[in-house]
Amino acid sequence: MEIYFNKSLEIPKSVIAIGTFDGVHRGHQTVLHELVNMSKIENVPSVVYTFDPPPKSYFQGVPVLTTLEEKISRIEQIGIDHLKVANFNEQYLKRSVDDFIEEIAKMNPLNIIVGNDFRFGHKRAGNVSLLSQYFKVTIMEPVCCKNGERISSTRIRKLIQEGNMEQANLLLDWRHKDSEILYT
Ligand SMILES: Cc1cc2nc3c(=O)[nH]c(=O)nc-3n(C[C@H](O)[C@H](O)[C@H](O)COP(=O)(O)O)c2cc1C
Ligand SMILES: Nc1ncnc2c1ncn2[C@@H]1O[C@H](COP(=O)(O)OP(=O)(O)OP(=O)(O)O)[C@@H](O)[C@H]1O
Repeated sequence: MEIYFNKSLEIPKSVIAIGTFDGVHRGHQTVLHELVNMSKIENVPSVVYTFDPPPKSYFQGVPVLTTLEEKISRIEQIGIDHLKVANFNEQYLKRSVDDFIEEIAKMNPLNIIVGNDFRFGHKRAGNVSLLSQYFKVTIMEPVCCKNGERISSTRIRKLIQEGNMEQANLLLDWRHKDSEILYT
């Protein structure tokens, strides 16, 4: 996997997933496997565009689930071709909507996977509807546990805060591939 720290990536075709991916939990893994599938079907490279530190850590100081190193390692194991890591700092967050769209356009994406609440650009000015005016955008179905709750980094952080490491690990840890069956 090629990693680009704060460098823009110019390629003739791609499929891209954009997001924080803190923890690379089961929901994220499903998204990333789908990205690899898309890339094989289209025969174009897969690109993950992520942020370090996670914007929620930058703004609200929430604890990080995985170090950048661990996040990179997990994303690489899924078989992603290119990883862009944007250093989320004061300078980056001031970038405009147009500036971000221009950067993405340099990768010529056939499809972009984002969350339905994805925001981009200074003061969160851009949303999925705006992004869809420029690119084909796909929103994945939520991956949930048996009890119907959507898996999220926020939820895993809460489980850890409550001292529920076992259940947090079930949602995070790759060694528990079928363990959602145990989660009630
Ligand atoms: C170019 C750019 C600028 C951003 N500027 C801001 C900002 O000014 N304020 C803010 O709260 N979030 C900002 N964000 C962060 C987004 O709101 C969001 O947290 C980020 O895109 C991660 O998406 P995710 O929640 O789907 O993982 C920016 C994101 C991008 C890509
Ligand atoms: N449970 C899930 N099912 C399907 N897609 C998911 C799931 N969780 C995250 N994603 C997707 O993964 C990408 C990155 O999401 P993001 O990093 O915001 O995850 P998150 O777990 O929702 O984070 P947070 O709880 O901090 O908001 C987005 O495309 C998002 O829609």
